[in-house]
Amino acid sequence: MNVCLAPLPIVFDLDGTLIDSAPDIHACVNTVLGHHDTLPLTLDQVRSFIGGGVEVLWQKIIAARDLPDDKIPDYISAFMLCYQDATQMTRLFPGVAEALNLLADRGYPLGICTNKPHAVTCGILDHFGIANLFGSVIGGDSVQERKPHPAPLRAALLGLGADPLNPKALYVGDSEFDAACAAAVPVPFLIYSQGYRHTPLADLPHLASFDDFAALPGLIDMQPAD
Ligand SMILES: O=C(O)COP(=O)(O)O
Ligand SMILES: [Mg+2]
Repeated sequence: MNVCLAPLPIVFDLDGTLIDSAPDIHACVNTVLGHHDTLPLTLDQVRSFIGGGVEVLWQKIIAARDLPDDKIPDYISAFMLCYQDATQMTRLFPGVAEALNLLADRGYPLGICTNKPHAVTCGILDHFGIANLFGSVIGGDSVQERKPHPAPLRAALLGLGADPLNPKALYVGDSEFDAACAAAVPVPFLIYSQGYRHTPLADLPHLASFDDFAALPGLIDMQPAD
């Protein structure tokens, strides 16, 4: 008798995992700060503020620059105007397109769970010609909560046909937000070590880490199927 094992759904984070978006985010942050006569931030500073979504990004910016927090909605609107199609400096990390295509060819259902707003996320996936690989795309404004809350990852898993309360799946991300979100669902977490995390790898719960997307399909194939 043949037992058919379905490949596990795999959900990916976006910023710091599939794409290096920090240069475009940095440029738009400094455009907005310049309009408010505020000194620019460095690329390293802005990179270290990415992962929690746009509101968290601007909370960290106003804390770093001692700006009035009642202006956050204005800063965010100006930022989103600049960032809505800002892909000029954004790149896929090396090997991402090849790894995603390989996994899709092997039948893995693929999804995205990012704290980046949904419309911008879809624009970026289109820009890189990878939107068609994902059966489910959840952004920071798709459900009420954001990572590290488990709800957005559960929504992404539901979109791939997994049971959101008892999922047999994997989450692939780069940050503290992703590790905590995966643990809250819970699903095993694979961490890309070249992203925007600040915490040492050993201090974040994860099943395995990888520093090169060429290694990811092999790592995933090692996991027991559903
Ligand atoms: O902070 C953001 O805008 C989104 O970051 P994420 O794709 O790593 O969730
Ligand atoms: Mg990330």
